[in-house]
Amino acid sequence: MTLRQIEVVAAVIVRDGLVLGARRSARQSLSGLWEFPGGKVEPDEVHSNALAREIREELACEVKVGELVLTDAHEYEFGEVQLSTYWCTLKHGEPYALEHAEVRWLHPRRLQQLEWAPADLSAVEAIVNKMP
Ligand SMILES: Nc1nc2c([nH]c(=O)n2[C@H]2C[C@H](O)[C@@H](COP(=O)(O)OP(=O)(O)OP(=O)(O)O)O2)c(=O)[nH]1
Repeated sequence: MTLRQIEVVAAVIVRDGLVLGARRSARQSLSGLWEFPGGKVEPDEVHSNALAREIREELACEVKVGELVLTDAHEYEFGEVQLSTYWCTLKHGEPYALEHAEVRWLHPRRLQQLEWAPADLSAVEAIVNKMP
């Protein structure tokens, strides 16, 4: 059986050398795991618009979407998530966890101490290697 393909975009928001991580809540799948905020791309939606929309919905703030960090795929039992992560900066507002259990500014050196959603591991490694 072919797995359902789920196209997801996520924001690596950087401010003052720190990266914003978000912990999934008990109401969400993969609950308790850390991720980069974002969500599913709607049909005919371009990644940058999908990501700005998701961040508005989840964190009540506005981001500027920059370059792609990377795209990776991971097979969960509910489908294959194709996760594209983008470097982002804040334009307006302060991130507030409307849907997540918690959001936290993290030093890149500390990222790998947390338990990330499996699809995020290659992005986390790339970020650790690219940030001072
Ligand atoms: N937003 C986001 N989702 C991620 C990441 N890594 C990862 O495996 N995912 C998965 C979790 C979800 O299955 C899917 C994103 O969908 P979503 O953010 O709309 O999830 P959701 O909680 O609203 O929906 P659901 O999966 O609980 O039905 O991708 C990540 O870094 N950011």
